Amino acid sequence: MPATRLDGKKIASEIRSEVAADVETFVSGGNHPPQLAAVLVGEDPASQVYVRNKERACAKAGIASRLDRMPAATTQAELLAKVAELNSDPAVSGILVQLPLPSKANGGTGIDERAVLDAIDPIKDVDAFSPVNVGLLMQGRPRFLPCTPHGIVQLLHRTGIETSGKHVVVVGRSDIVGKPMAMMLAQKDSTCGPAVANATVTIAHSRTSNLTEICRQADILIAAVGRPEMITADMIQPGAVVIDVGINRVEDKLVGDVAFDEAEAVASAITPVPGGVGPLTIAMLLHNTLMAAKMQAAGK
Ligand SMILES: Nc1nc2c(c(=O)[nH]1)N[C@@H](CN(C=O)c1ccc(C(=O)N[C@@H](CCC(=O)O)C(=O)O)cc1)CN2
Repeated sequence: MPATRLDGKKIASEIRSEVAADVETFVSGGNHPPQLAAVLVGEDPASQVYVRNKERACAKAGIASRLDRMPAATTQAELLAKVAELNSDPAVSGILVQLPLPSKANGGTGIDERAVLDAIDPIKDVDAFSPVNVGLLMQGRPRFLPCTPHGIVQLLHRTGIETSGKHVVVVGRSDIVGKPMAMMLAQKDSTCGPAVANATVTIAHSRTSNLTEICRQADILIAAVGRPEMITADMIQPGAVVIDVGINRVEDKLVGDVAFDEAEAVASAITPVPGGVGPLTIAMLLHNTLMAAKMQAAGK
């Protein structure tokens, strides 16, 4: 029997409606609407789409947004000055700098991404990429949860997929997805979301020597390695749940990190690309922006 397709788009829409209702309650309690500030450096086509989608999602949820576009030739000092301006603007609840920043090959000036993310005020860090928020997550007392891994937690929870005692293999060790994902699933009880925790987690990556063997041990396999269709059917334990975080453009087509057609025949449940994890990233960003506004209103 082919795997159940896990509909991230539908779950994202549910979460966005929930956030919209919470925003309405927040505003009717006498607060200003939350505001998300996005900074886009350069003209990467995919980043432009993502930022536009974030603005639209904000509008639908009753969240204000502003977009600061900066040319690819922006220097690190100029970008840091922009972040400082947004940090000190009381109207701004949440700040994100769209990644990736332009490389030198794309007209960029070689900005140190880390220095920029470090500069965002942790209380406005709705991507949860700052060292303070990463540290709080590591210690099991998170403030903001990073959007993509949090979206996966919500997807697992809302589709009734249990993680406690399960072996989860995360393929990929990025700061944005792989590392926080592993940490969230390994946490005790529901520290990082509703009843999704207590997993035994293995982090694998492109240089893991026995990758197929390790992936085949997974009850839940999370592919976040950024290589088109790298996870093939032989790497999946029959009946495993497969979560595909990859978004790769191949000849004008969007494909994940999982070879979907063959994986679907082996897995019990699987996320498609598009329509799987991607839409949840933006839903959780809205959640974090409202959370930031609430914390700031409460003077935290
Ligand atoms: N500052 C950030 N930069 C980046 C993040 C991030 O969370 N914060 N994540 C990605 C890009 N991203 C959001 O920024 C993102 C990627 C994909 C999707 C999405 O909904 N994908 C759709 C397909 C859309 C398409 O046609 O391209 C899907 O998978 O169904 C949303 C957000 C890197 N940068």
